[in-house]
Amino acid sequence: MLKACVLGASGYTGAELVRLLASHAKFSIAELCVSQHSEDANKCVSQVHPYLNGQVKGQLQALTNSKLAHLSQHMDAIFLATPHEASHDWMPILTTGNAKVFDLSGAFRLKDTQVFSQYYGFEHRHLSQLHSAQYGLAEWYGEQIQQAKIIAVPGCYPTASLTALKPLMENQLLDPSMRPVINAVSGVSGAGRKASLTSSFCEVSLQAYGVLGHRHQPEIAAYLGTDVIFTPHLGNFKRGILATITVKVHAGVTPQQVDSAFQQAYAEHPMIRLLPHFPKLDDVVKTPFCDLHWKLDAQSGYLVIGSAIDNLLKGAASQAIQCANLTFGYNSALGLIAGTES
Ligand SMILES: NC(=O)C1=CN([C@@H]2O[C@H](COP(=O)(O)OP(=O)(O)OC[C@H]3O[C@@H](n4cnc5c(N)ncnc54)[C@H](OP(=O)(O)O)[C@@H]3O)[C@@H](O)[C@H]2O)C=CC1
Ligand SMILES: CC(=O)N[C@@H](CCC(=O)OP(=O)(O)O)C(=O)O
Repeated sequence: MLKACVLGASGYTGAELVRLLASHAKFSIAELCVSQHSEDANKCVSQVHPYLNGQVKGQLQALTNSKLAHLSQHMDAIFLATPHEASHDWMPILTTGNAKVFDLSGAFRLKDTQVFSQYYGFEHRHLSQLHSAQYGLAEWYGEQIQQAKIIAVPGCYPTASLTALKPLMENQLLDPSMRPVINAVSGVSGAGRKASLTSSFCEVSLQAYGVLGHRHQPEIAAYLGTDVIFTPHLGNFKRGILATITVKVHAGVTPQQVDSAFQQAYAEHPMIRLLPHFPKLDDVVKTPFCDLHWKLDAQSGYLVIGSAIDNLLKGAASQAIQCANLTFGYNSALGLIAGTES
């Protein structure tokens, strides 16, 4: 069995990683960690997340620098479900040994360091790790993920958006005169577990935020290869992202061309489901799938695509497991879709 640890195991994505690793045929959980002064240190993870009762027994350990060095030498896989700054600060020490590191934060997703000062609020200081990190959009960068030591697992909105848009871009169907327009609604778990006024029960309604300035805009643009207009919304539900995306395709593009772009892109990728109707959140929540559907107005060339994921799974933890499976030479769906063989 491969030895895995989760840092940030008390958070929403961390707990999902713990659940997935606990039932995975090839990984055993060796350590679960929280920050040095965490109020959850020394608690069982199932005390913090009771849905894990009867599934996982591990205790949350407080992190120290010596623990980080120990993990880098003794783990096969390190999962970081921590804030961007913590992932950024720890990456050099975590990569001194042979462990593969799967970072769910945004700290290693983009090559352009200016993005970090502009959108993340910190200067990136670990350029060699940033340079070598591989973006972990599992269906699109499988070969590169297999070779990488640091995998930057994509953000939740970028996963929903890029999965919908890349088949069109790769087939040169998009008309460059119009930027893709992405409107996406996320559940509140997207903001993490820590209490804040904006994500508290009585405050959350349905509202756009981060308009023309969200950090996922440069991430989507970087991996799509064109600028986009991205407008996230916070919805009053717990989990899931529904993105509705409008693009213009080249004059003369037919519905059959669009269908075949999606079918070819995802024929070998069971985590992406091409539906006969527009997706709905209930069908993807608590699953590792991304559901897609689209409709083209062939006369005007406007195409609308619907994309739905669970932000904590395909948008974070289950995509990290897909990447880990690829890195260690297993089927990407192992431990995620029942009946998958290694
Ligand atoms: N929620 C989502 O939908 C998605 C989140 N992500 C990214 O994944 C990462 C985790 O997100 P999420 O699970 O929502 O976050 P949470 O806030 O739910 O959890 C964060 C975890 O990190 C720990 N932590 C906080 N501060 C530090 C620190 N300074 N050093 C070490 N550990 C720390 C927390 O525990 P404690 O403070 O007790 O130590 C907790 O275990 C973030 O980078 C987020 O941007 C990516 C995709 C989707
Ligand atoms: C609803 C909500 O607040 N969502 C988060 C995105 C969560 C995510 O994907 O995170 P990272 O890119 O930070 O890893 C946000 O908009 O900041």
